[in-house]
Amino acid sequence: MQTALLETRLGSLSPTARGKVRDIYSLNEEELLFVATDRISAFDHVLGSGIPDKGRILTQLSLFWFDFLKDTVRNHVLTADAAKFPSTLNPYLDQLEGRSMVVRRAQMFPVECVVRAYLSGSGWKDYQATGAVCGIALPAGLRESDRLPEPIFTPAAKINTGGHDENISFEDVITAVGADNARALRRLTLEIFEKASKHAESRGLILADTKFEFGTIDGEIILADEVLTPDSSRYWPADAYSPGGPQPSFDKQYVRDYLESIRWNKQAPAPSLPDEVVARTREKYLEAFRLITGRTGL
Ligand SMILES: C[C@H](c1ccccc1)n1cc(-c2ncnc(N)c2C#N)cn1
Repeated sequence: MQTALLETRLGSLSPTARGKVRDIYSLNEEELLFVATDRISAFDHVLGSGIPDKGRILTQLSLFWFDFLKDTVRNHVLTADAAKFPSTLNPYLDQLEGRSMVVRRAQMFPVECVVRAYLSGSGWKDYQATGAVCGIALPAGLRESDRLPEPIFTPAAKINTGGHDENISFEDVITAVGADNARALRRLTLEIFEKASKHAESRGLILADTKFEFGTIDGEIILADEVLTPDSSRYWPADAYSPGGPQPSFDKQYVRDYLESIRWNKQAPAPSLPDEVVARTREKYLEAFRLITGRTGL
């Protein structure tokens, strides 16, 4: 079993921001190092085992989507070619190759730009409670995982405690970033989603929802963070779609099934995963990469 990279050790460089599965390091005034680890989270917990190559696969997926969307929105990537990284990183290239990118430092908007074409997750919970999501009223009688009449912009506020982000209204976005930026973020989010979901559909995948992070560089709105990865999106196999309940996760179903099979108490430390679950999950990430990009190798 290959080894998974759970932490990067970059000498005196310490993360300026840490997510569950990705870390950011400040290189200088203008540049950040964005690293995708092999960590995997499920039920909002980072598990004891990593998935070998997960970070590389998801980084290559983000790079595919940044290129796919380059005529729609600029992005923050400067280079993902480790040979072009600052020489100070030379001692660590073995840890960074393929799973990291040097990005432009942007002024990030404090809004998670979520778009949903299907009713799932927190959107389903909010709909059950109020008949709406982020203040957008939906038709009565919808079932879990039903397709919505049209994709909807359902922003969330970032909760830094690492817990769930909180769904907010479009008016809240206006308050946070101003009306012009709010309208631009909504328009870009829906436009990008339309293109990406059509591509996913052509590859046999339903893109049920996804989350974008935007910022500004020199006053222009750019697409940042990871993009349309299985960590930031719900991808469902189209041929298994069956509304009326939760859909199998394209990438994490083996992990979820295992955690439920051991009746893991989510207050307890996150367990490690059996080699078989790790191997099968790695294969699912590779399958997502192959389906979405049409490429066979990383
Ligand atoms: C939420 C997200 C995050 C990612 C990875 C780990 C923890 C948090 N994040 C993105 C930035 C960020 N800041 C300035 N310029 C940028 N180009 C980016 C990006 N991407 C800061 N945080």
